[in-house]
Amino acid sequence: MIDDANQKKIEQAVKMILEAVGEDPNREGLVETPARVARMYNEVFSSVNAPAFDNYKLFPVDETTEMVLIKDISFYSMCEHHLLPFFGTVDVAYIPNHQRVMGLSKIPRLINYCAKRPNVQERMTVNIAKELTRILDPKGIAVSVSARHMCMEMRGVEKTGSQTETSYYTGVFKSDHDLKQEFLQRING
Ligand SMILES: Nc1nc2c(ncn2[C@@H]2O[C@H](COP(=O)(O)OP(=O)(O)OP(=O)(O)O)[C@@H](O)[C@H]2O)c(=O)[nH]1
Ligand SMILES: [Zn+2]
Repeated sequence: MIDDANQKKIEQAVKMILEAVGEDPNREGLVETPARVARMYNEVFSSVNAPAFDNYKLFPVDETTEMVLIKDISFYSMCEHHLLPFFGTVDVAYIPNHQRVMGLSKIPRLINYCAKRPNVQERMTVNIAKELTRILDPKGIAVSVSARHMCMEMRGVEKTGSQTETSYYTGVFKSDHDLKQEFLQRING
């Protein structure tokens, strides 16, 4: 949550950027832009300095419960090098422990939490696994992220449609090759 004083700071900064690129921040179409951008940053950076993610519920399950896999969870984040969006999908799997699982909708919520800050894709990928470890202490986690980076598409190297893939494995997904293969087959097939 960005407080009022810092919202004002963003507004001033955006006004200065507009002036510096040669625009007139007072022309009709731009007058409200600094305040709008400040509100937008409040949304897209809402996890900066936020308290630890706690919006979840855990439910009991049988000891025999195997892989829980959620595929194609969309996310939007901001690359910390250019402050341009990168976005795509996350596939997450875990092997429950302590006979408990997490409410399903809370996993996309956790991913939103990890996404809404200046990021690099690799760190976001690891953070998703770290948060799940803290909450569930599962026997293993697999996270796979596929994303398009606007800083590589609309500027710079200009490679439209290129996908960046990152992954991170813990516990049994690291030690059990067959389990990792099953995860990869299920997300790719
Ligand atoms: N590893 C990683 N790199 C990223 C990510 N997002 C952006 N980058 C890269 O960060 C790098 C920043 O490099 P610089 O040379 O400082 O910036 P630049 O001059 O704008 O580089 P170009 O994008 O090549 O024009 C670029 O190579 C980007 O592609 C990310 O999530 N992970
Ligand atoms: Zn970038």
